[in-house]
Amino acid sequence: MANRQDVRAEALDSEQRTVSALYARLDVARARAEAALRAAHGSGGEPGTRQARVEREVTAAEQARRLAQLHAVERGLCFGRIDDAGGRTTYVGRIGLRDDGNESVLVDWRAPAARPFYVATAGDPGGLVRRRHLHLRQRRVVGLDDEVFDLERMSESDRRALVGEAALLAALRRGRTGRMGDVVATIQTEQDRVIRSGLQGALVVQGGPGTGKTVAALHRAAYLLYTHRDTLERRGVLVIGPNAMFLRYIGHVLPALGETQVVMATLGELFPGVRATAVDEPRTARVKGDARMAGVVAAAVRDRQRLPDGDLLVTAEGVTMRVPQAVCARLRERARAVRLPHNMARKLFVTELLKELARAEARAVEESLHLAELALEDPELAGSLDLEHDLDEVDLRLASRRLWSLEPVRRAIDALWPELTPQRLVGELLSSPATLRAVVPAGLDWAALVRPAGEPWTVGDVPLLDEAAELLGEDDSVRRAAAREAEAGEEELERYAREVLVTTGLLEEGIFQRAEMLAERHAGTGDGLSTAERAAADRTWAYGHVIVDEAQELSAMAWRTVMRRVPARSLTVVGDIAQTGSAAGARSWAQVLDPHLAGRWREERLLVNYRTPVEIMRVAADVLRSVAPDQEPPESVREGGTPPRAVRGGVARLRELVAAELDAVGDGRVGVIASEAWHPRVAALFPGDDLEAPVVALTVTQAKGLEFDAVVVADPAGILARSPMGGQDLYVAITRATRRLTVLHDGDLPPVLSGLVRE
Ligand SMILES: Nc1ncnc2c1ncn2[C@@H]1O[C@H](COP(=O)(O)OP(=O)(O)OP(=O)(O)O)[C@@H](O)[C@H]1O
Repeated sequence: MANRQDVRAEALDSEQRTVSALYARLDVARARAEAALRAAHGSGGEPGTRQARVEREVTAAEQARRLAQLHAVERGLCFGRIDDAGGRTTYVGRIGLRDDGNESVLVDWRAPAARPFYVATAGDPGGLVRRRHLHLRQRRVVGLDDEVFDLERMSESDRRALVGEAALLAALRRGRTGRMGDVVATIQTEQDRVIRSGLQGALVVQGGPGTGKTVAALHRAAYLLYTHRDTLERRGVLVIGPNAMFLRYIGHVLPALGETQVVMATLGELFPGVRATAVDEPRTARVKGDARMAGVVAAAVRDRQRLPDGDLLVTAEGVTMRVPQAVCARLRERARAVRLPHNMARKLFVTELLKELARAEARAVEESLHLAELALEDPELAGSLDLEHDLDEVDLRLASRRLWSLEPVRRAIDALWPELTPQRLVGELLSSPATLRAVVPAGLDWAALVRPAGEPWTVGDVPLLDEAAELLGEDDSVRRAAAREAEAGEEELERYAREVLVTTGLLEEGIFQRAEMLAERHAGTGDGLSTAERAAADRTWAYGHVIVDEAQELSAMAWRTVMRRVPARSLTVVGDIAQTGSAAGARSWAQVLDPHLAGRWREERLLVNYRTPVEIMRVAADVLRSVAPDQEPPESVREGGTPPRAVRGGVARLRELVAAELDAVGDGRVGVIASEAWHPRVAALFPGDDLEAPVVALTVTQAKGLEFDAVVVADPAGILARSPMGGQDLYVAITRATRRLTVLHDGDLPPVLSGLVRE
């Protein structure tokens, strides 16, 4: 009888044969896509018709996309196998592949057929007898893990071939790389529920640190794109993260899952043309994020629709025109009554005011002629002039046009109802204490908003700009004309798309079921932009789905901005109320979501911590109790072994501490998380913001959502003292480590950290 070693080798060999065959299929698919791409490019030099050109462009863009996808799935192409009670075996991988006979040989992890791989448990195996995890290094199978659900129904040879080590723990033991990896091979059942939850409505994923909220949300994006490709390819998916470093950290998860078409942005980038990174002081952030600021921006817009101090007097070309103040007031009311955005209502105001000015001009001319007549005593002219009332519509229009070209007239109109950009409105509002005092309601600290003109935009300004853009409106006539033209070309494009599908084999490979989808994706792409790029550049783009990570940090105003991006209200909201660090952030999900989604959001909780070892989590639990006594800390699956410690000293001790941590983690990463007060000195010791470097120095705000093998928290008292949310910040800082935690303090150790071992 063969010994266990032989059995294991046999099982590995057999899986190796399957995996090699799968990679061979992948190579074939790549070669096909490459050939099609070359063919499309190769014919680019021919003169050809516009139709031929469009066809080539569409083919080339699709094949390039397909090729990028096929290259992105190289690592760990196949990672699972399930055997059911009926004797069927299914291999699960990053994408689906078919053999020459069009039989499925690898099932995409998002397909319904792959579901049992994720949801089978010993208690509820769902028809499976075994689940096997395959570990690959490059294209070689280097390990197998089996979970058996029904030993009785397994064949004798399969029984003997059982091999195992908990796949999840193996995945967790790997050192950090500075980038988030996908966990497609080890998704846990509770996470699977989050990932495969329906597209409709809003799903809140609440969970403590390290419970896999981010990773589940990203897999959900990939799953939704796969399952609802029709809707989501066209409208796009937006992922909002807390800062650029975090987006870099998670940036390669989706491509590795085969998705390259997702827009990633920070809150500071949601307003096209602005890239805000600066953060306001807590006092300012609280006011700016208050929902009442929507009313403040509206009041600021109304404040720019002004009346002259007395009658309006405009002198141009030697004539002084007078429009009574009451008439100006009537015109303003009329323009406001149409309820159009400010810049559109302005058109009406300008037209009406120009007519009034034309009449005023006629009156002024008449008046001067009358004076002249008196001077000349010319009886011929007496009583025969009534220029104002002689003006008909045509005269008025002509006179208006002439007046509009005169600089003093324009200036006078602009002073009453200027054309405004959001940047100008908000910039001028925040640098004008007098206006702020007038438009900010009692109870909101207007003085906290004042700042010098020309300061860079902060993340908290972005929702104000967005609000202003809504109220001001843009002149979109050019865009509408372009859209009409694009529509005319769509039918034509659809016909080519159908031909492209047939000639390139994209239809066969199941990438597109319908030609309209391909056509839609490329409609209006004369500018060479993908859906994702067009969406990112267009403030009014309506996304098909929006994922908000670290969502507890968003203010009420920021939520208004987010909701405008997704009129269908299909959202995944990911966060932890106990980690709220922003003064304007959420205290509960109901508080921030009910105003937009009352009765239309559901909550899933993740309770298992895959990051922080038990020993560290025990200390974190003390901190959590002090800031959120009603919240349960998540349960850790890791056991670190090294007890977290406290070391006394100042910045000067850091070099030595970090060197020791680097030694301890080998190839792993060390994060130094310092208070705002210490951070400049710490960053000078460890410069750069590359998360893939062995050491990186961060503030707590920057460290949100990240993780390191070893973490040194510097100046815990300073972190606690920063703001009312200091306790939450400390909780975030000490839950970033996967293995080791050191706390460096120069004064007394804060009592909440008394669980640390002192050195
Ligand atoms: N099913 C899983 N298999 C393997 N690793 C997992 C799994 N789920 C989570 N992890 C790992 O646990 C770590 C924490 O995950 P993630 O960053 O998504 O947590 P989080 O809930 O967003 O944390 P935080 O709230 O602290 O930002 C990551 O390294 C992730 O890869």
